[in-house]
Amino acid sequence: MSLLELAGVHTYYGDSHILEGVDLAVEEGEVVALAGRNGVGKTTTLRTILQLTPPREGSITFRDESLVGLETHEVASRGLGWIPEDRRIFGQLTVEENLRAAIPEPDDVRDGLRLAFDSFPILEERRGQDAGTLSGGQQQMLAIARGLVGDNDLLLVDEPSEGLAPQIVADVAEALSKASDDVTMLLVEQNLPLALDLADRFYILDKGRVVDDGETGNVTADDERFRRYLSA
Ligand SMILES: Nc1ncnc2c1ncn2[C@@H]1O[C@H](COP(=O)(O)OP(=O)(O)OP(=O)(O)O)[C@@H](O)[C@H]1O
Repeated sequence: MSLLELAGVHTYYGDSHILEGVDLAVEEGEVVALAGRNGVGKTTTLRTILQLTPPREGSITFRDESLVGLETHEVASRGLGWIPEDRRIFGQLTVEENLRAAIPEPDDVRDGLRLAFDSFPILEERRGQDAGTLSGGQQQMLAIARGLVGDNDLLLVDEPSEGLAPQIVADVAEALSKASDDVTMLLVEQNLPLALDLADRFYILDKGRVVDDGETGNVTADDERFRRYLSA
């Protein structure tokens, strides 16, 4: 049994048919990268799993139970966390308040903060600072830390390196790599070397379908398999 399984998933925005039969699976403990050009449906796949944009056809199971038709908060309560592209941290709250708000059980606050601060020492240094005043990279670390302390079994991570300077991307990659010791991840990432470095397996999405997949151990970013679907 896979932790997460999508089979024949079709998703629409109005009349626009975006996912045209997506099949993919994520096993417990893995990092799985979802690659593909702009606009092929990667974010839509994450939104569909979360039931933000429910599928019109197909099945989505998490621990063998269907997610289709649930409210998004019900999906979340089953242990799926989301780190969206725009990060959605609370800019007017402090770093610590952002973390506290992500920890579901009051009894777990102390351990949750410890985990976050051990993983990302910069967040401990900035714990009393308003999150909106952090740098882009620090905000991304806070978003990842929120996912980590949220008692999630699977994190859906959307474009974590987007808009960050190369040095900061390296820090965020390290943060994700650390986080992946504790949680399974489905990772949408345009930076293919980074995605391949972090992930155990990959899927390539093109025009709403999975067109290739494999293990990351025996491929590189300039592989013909990627150039075919990812170059402009
Ligand atoms: N809310 C929406 N309403 C209508 N169409 C949408 C909506 N959101 C996305 N789309 C369209 O759906 C398609 C897939 O978008 P999606 O964001 O899933 O792509 P993506 O692979 O994540 O690419 P990107 O890296 O650009 O985000 C695109 O053609 C996009 O224009």
